[in-house]
Amino acid sequence: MPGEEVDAVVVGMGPGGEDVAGRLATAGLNVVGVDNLLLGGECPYYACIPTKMMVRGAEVLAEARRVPRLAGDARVSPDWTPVADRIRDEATTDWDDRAAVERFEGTGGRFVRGFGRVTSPGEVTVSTSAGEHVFRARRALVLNPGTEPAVPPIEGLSGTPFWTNREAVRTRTLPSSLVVLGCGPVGMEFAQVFARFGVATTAVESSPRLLPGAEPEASASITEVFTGEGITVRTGTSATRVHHDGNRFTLELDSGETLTAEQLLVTTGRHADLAALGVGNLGLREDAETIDVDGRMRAAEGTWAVGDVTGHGAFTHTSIYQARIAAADVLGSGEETADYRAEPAVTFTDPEVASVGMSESRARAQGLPVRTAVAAIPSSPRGWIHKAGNDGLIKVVADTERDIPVGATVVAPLGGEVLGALAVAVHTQVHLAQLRRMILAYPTFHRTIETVLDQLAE
Ligand SMILES: Cc1cc2nc3c(=O)[nH]c(=O)nc-3n(C[C@H](O)[C@H](O)[C@H](O)COP(=O)(O)OP(=O)(O)OC[C@H]3O[C@@H](n4cnc5c(N)ncnc54)[C@H](O)[C@@H]3O)c2cc1C
Ligand SMILES: NC(=O)c1ccc[n+]([C@@H]2O[C@H](COP(=O)([O-])OP(=O)(O)OC[C@H]3O[C@@H](n4cnc5c(N)ncnc54)[C@H](O)[C@@H]3O)[C@@H](O)[C@H]2O)c1
Repeated sequence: MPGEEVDAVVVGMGPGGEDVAGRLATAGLNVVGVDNLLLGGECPYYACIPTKMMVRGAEVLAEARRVPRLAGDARVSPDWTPVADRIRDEATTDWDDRAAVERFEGTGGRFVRGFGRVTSPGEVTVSTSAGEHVFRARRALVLNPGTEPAVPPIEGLSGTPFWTNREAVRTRTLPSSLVVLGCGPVGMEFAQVFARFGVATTAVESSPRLLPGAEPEASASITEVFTGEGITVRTGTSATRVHHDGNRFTLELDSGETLTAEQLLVTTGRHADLAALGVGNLGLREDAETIDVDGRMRAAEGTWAVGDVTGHGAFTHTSIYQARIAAADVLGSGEETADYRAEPAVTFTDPEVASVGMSESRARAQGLPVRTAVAAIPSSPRGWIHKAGNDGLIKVVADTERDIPVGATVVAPLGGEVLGALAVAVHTQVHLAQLRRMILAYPTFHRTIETVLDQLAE
């Protein structure tokens, strides 16, 4: 098929793809950005931004409910409409990406809406509503396909009107009851939001604890908050069968319990379809879950990959970080290679569960000489003053030989902000002795870091 030669083709315009494409176009390259859905990807339309608007709504409800313990009386009547309106009008412009397309075109790039398939090295065949179009990339093919919700093979599930994150973000009405299946970051954020808006919520997680990727202390702390807020928690179990009778879902759990709810939200992880993307035509494995990249995001000759598909943590900040490195490599203008030692992660529950660097178990598995310390937020001066909603802790994982922090977890109000100080410390490998000499403002949440550092020195 005759094709069109361009400098670069970016397949998938999630946060990373959009960033690379914009950088290359700004540098004067002839760039085609391809996305079958919306320019911007999952984050602005179905993930980070709309879910954080939900979280914000839920958070003000929770604060208002704390008024009787601290400041008088308040009656709280949750209403989903302002949240749904904000998501439709402010976050997603009714799931319309015109502004993003104009922004990209403003850099000199060209956007093609369609599904891109790699048909040979450097060549992408795009299926659009107007037919197929072939592009050949002279300098760079960049892959940023992101991920789709993964749906587990549970008997009866497929064909039922269950939600994934996409339906949950688009909903304008709330069910009276909800089962959240899968309690990683996505499930946790949704479960607490919907529960705080009055939905009778059950959180089901197959691992022995909620948020299994977090430190065990963090899981324990957030589980206590969830149960305290009336969320029913079931861990170490999953559904063996799902049934929908036209009105309600019934889930049979392998523990023998049966759950019923008006809605089911499946948040059991994500999946990338590399066969559909055609990466076999680059000599890459199509049955893999991720595309292996080197420190400059090179995946194959003339091909770079960025974002969730690289398997280096599924976060918008990582996708954009990788995009900067990939673009510099394509342009031959950068020496930077990716360094994930201080990659941060924040799950926006209340309290937020934030982490950076290595968990204790990972540091031990790597054979590091490890020492850890944990301090509780409620017994810190700020936590004690804060009172209602003061749950949480700070944990630091130290490499005793190098005397540096290699990982940290913060569970606290605005824990993601508190994490900042520890993220800098892990990133710069500052000595613990040096950190102990810092003056930390009194009475802040981050001052609890001092208590942890003192314990590490004992
Ligand atoms: C509910 C939820 C909440 C989240 N909250 C946060 C958060 O608070 N903070 C955070 O950092 N991360 C969060 N994440 C993760 C975040 O959304 C992703 O890490 C982020 O979107 C980066 O993904 P990406 O760049 O790999 O591409 P994506 O955003 O996944 O976009 C990829 C794009 O490529 C398109 N595409 C795929 N294949 C093709 C093809 N063959 N041809 C054409 N187009 C294609 C897709 O349609 C999509 O538009 C959240 C995720 C979810 C699900
Ligand atoms: N705030 C953020 O930065 C943020 C928010 C959401 C998601 N993300 C990222 O997006 C990615 C996807 O998150 P996610 O939560 O969808 O996936 P995940 O893989 O992190 O969590 C899925 C959870 O579902 C459980 N599970 C799997 N199958 C199950 C089953 N059949 N029954 C019950 N439980 C089951 C798993 O044990 C796991 O805990 C993650 O890498 C996450 O870090 C980031």
